[in-house]
Amino acid sequence: MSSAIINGKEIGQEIRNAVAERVTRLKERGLTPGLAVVLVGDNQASATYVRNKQKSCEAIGMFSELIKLPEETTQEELLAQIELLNQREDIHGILVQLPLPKHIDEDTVIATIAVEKDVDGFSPVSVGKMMLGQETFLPCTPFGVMKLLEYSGIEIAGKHAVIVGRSHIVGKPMGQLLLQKDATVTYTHSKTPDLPSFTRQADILIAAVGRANFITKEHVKEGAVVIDVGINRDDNNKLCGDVNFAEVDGIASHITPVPGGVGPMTITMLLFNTVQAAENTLVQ
Ligand SMILES: Nc1nc(=O)c2c([nH]1)NC[C@@H]1CN(c3ccc(C(=O)N[C@@H](CCC(=O)O)C(=O)O)cc3)C=[N+]21
Repeated sequence: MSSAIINGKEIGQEIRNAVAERVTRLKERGLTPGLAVVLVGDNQASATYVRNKQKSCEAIGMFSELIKLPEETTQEELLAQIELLNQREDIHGILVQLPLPKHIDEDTVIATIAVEKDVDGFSPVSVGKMMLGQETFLPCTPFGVMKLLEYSGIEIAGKHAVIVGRSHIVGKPMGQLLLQKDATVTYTHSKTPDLPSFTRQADILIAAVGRANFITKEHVKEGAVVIDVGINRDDNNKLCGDVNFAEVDGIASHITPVPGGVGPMTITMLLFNTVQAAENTLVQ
């Protein structure tokens, strides 16, 4: 009996349709939501993701502008660009594509984005508010995972959620969002001894490690929900997740595929946050 597939493309499209409705309403009131994407340098993967984000914006009637800067852009030049975007009335969301070149400090850059335009939800104020359960932009990937669980009718309250990986933008906020839905949360990472003894306790297992096929059958309890956040390339340069899908299929009750799982949800929730940022400018 194979695992039920949690289809991020389908669920993502359903949410994008609802966001498109909100864009139409705003345009009737003379407001077109605008997203600025800042890309520094010529990292190929980033260029693909950025193109994807722009296409998705335009597909639902939003305005998106790409600010492409050369690799050797100084930190001061980038900060000045962000300050300009902070002031622009036609820009409601600002995303600075990560990673940035090594000579630029990411924390300083992220903290410079106006909190009301921080649609990535990465800035200290957004993260602080998220920790306190206050109204803020939630980071798109963990937010997208929560929507996948919600739309799939997966019970969270009282369940044991185990997160593998503790990055600022996925692992750490992921645990907070699950905690806020009354899960019991265990964080695991590269220093966790005997990892399978923890992951096998998971009713909901979140793989956010960044290593291809890292999660195998001995990591997964029969009937667990497995969410694969990984975006890796295997030996034939094919996109794959952190989970060895073939091994886990049939053990997990539900599983998200890569591609077609969490990835499309990341973009979907970016659109969701951007339309929210535009609506917020109307409520005064
Ligand atoms: N400031 C910032 N915000 C981000 O949200 C951000 C970032 N920087 N840097 C890079 C990561 C990566 N990321 C992805 C978004 C969509 C897919 C996605 O749509 N993946 C498709 C496949 C796409 C393909 O075919 O390559 C899928 O999984 O089905 C993947 C990865 C956002 N990121």
